[in-house]
Amino acid sequence: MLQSRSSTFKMMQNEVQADRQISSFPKPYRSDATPYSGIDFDPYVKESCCSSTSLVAGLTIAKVIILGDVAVGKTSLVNRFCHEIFDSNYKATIGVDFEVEQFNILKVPFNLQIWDTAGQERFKSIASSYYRRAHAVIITFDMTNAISLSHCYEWKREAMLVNNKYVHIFLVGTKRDILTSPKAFSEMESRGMKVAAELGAELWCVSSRTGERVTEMFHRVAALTFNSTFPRGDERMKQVALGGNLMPFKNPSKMSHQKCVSCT
Ligand SMILES: Nc1nc2c(ncn2[C@@H]2O[C@H](COP(=O)(O)OP(=O)(O)OP(=O)(O)O)[C@@H](O)[C@H]2O)c(=O)[nH]1
Repeated sequence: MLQSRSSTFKMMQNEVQADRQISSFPKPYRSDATPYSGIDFDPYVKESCCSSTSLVAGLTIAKVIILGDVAVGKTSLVNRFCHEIFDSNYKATIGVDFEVEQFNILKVPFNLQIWDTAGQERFKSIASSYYRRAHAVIITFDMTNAISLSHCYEWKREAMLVNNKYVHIFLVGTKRDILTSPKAFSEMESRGMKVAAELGAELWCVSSRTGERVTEMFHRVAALTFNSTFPRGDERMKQVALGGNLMPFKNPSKMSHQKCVSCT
């Protein structure tokens, strides 16, 4: 039997960490380094989520893929956000890993399925088979390694071979803690901004070692994908009629899947 939305939401909110509650639209890293100019959730989305009388039927899980050269810090980014840990030892990702992180956005449960792919060439064919049907693509580069930034065009090209133009693209510079000189940081940030503009991506500069800007970046990914995938009008009614994605969402609390090379 379908529970009332308010009691269902109370249950769900209890399960979601306090820092995964998003009640206002997260800001970009820099307003001049993003193609996503909206400053708030779509009015329809806000109204649907805040109405206490209507059922919310939305996409409850969005797929995010993280790409980039070997050892730029993809796994560290995921580990910092999902587990609040950082390991200075390098362990190569074999194929892909994934994590599922639960959010409440405008009090509606929403999940990010975050796919961490291998940067090593020998695992590329396995990893690339997981690129399809993404809602967001996070292309990473190491802020201390300009070559890794120049390779981001190729990472985007590969992601777009199997995704449509509506996917959100983020360009994320990692290891900002190593660039202790403000001049070196600002030079790399400017180069990142130029590449982000050419890729049609939103730029972030983060550190998994210190955690700087990591949570903010993933909140932005969650909010933008939630906002854009929320069904509107007829589409929403069609989902209700088909019984698809009706609340309550049945996903178990937190899941992870280590070093998987054989599932989709
Ligand atoms: N100082 C510093 N080191 C970092 C940061 N992020 C990652 N590293 C280090 O960079 C190395 C590579 O990090 P990983 O996260 O394993 O890189 P990856 O991109 O997942 O590597 P592959 O899976 O093989 O492609 C490790 O030694 C990390 O500790 C950071 O923000 N700051």
